[in-house]
Amino acid sequence: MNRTFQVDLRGIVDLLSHHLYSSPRVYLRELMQNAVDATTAAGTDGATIAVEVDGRTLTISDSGIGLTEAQVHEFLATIGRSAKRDDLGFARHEFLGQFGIGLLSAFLVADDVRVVTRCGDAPAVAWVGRADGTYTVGPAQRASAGTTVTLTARPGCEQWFAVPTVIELARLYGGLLPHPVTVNGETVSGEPPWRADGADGDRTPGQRRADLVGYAQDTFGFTPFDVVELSVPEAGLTGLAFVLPFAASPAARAGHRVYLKRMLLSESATDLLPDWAFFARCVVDSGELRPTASREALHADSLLDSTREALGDALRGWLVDLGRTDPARLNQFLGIHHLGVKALALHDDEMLRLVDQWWPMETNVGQMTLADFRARYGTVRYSATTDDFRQLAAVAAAQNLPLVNGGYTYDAEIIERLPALDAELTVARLEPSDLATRFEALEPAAELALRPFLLAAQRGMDPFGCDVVLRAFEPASLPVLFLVDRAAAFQSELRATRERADELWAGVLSAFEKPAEDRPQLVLNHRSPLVRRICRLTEPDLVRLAVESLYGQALLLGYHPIRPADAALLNRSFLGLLDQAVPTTEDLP
Ligand SMILES: Nc1ncnc2c1ncn2[C@@H]1O[C@H](COP(=O)(O)OP(=O)(O)OP(=O)(O)O)[C@@H](O)[C@H]1O
Repeated sequence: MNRTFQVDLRGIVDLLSHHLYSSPRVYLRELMQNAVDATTAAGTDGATIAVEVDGRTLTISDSGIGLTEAQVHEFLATIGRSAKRDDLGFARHEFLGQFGIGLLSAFLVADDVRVVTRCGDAPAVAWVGRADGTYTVGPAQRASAGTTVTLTARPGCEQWFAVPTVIELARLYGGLLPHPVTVNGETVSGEPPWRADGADGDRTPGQRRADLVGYAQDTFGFTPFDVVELSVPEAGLTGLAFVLPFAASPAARAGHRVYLKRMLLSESATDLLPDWAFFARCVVDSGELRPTASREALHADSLLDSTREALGDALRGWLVDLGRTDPARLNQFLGIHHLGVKALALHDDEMLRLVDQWWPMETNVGQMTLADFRARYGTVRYSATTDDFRQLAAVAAAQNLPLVNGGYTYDAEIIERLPALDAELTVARLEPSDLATRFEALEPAAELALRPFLLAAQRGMDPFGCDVVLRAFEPASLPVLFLVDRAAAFQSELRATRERADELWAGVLSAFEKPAEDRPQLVLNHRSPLVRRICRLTEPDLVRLAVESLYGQALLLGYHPIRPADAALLNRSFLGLLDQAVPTTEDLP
């Protein structure tokens, strides 16, 4: 025997209010939506949808298609049944509604819903549905076709019937509806500010622009850096992207204002633009994108994917155009949003070109774009970190090695990706230890003569795990360099940790420590007059003091981490030097 499902309306309303809709306020949207659809169905464009509200009772009247008594039973009293689907059950294109549940949202704020409706010349019908799941139908009086829905606030829900609240909500949801909507006689609907047709007839481009900027100020609270007009025909989408005038975190996704068929869907839709386009906030209206059942978010489907891509293309095009037509302004834009653009350049050639041509990088020959750098020096030689750059900049410059600081966020990766623009183009990472290959060794005889000094110096440096070498390099004004390559840097960190760790961990850590070959190097510059004088010292204590001082100086100069032992050394050598410099009491006059 076939039986029919029973529906517990209270259970369903509870489901809607706690799990589907984010707030009871959506009841007004659903009522407006039904009135709009009925008006559309009747073809009575221009007929006003009138909301009357007094703080406790709300009525909404339309001159739309209305319902016959049979339809009242079929559509109003059947949950999940909608007149807005075609014979195959697909949502009909011209309507906002499709799910057949919207009217139930009235029960979020009222115990019963009263509908008086008339379809054409058929007799008017009064329907009263109650939250307990029962309804009554009876005859009614109504002068012309259309529908009036009346709700009375359930005790505790009066806030949703307050006149200012209803005006605000009607404006929020229905502000761009194609049919005129009034609340207590006040019109709340109007044309989207970006519509080019009709309304634009007597607007000059300047006025139009001022209107769009004004819209951003009113709705988003900022004066946009620029306004980009959006159009994606396949999604029936038009709208605007406002470029943020302030830096936004790539992680914090901006919310966009999305209208579907000119009814507000969301003030904070997050999946409209590609992630990289975090520098823009949009307001759009689409005739084709679909809502989720709550009507508070966009349904994720392939149309949304292709729309997102098309909107991304529009913003990318805007950027590229700006570079072509107004470089100064593009520089301003990059000043605000370089992080996002650089993040994008990591996987987008167009953006990579933009950064290459327009973003000034720090180099040891002054600020310049990568494109300029390449034009002047060919190979893009770069350091991977800012610390490396600080160590290398002066030495590299003295050796005619122009060098880019790749240490800022994304810069090294961007430089490494440059060959994607042009296979001929070469980039090379410079490590501090690479410099060693450019240092000249001393004549064997000279080296031999300095051996006793070097041995003494090495003994002094052994406790610090570093090798002392003597080389000749430019600039002569730089007496010493502390060179750590990547592996050696790791080792020295390990050592520093081990010094602080307790015995058990020290044992574990020392298993990682490799002997000698990767030790950092203290490179003394034999071209430095000071170093030459130091090399002539014979008194072991003085040699030690001089070498320790040079070591401390090199650590500070290269922004190397200072371990406790290093700090003690700095202190000791500073005092030692003072002690040497200041005459002893016997010598004082
Ligand atoms: N003002 C109205 N004028 C004429 N018919 C109406 C009106 N309001 C509701 N209806 C009828 O009641 C049906 C159910 O309305 P309901 O709001 O529950 O669902 P829907 O609008 O079809 O879809 P959705 O759940 O997406 O809003 C509608 O399909 C429509 O036939």
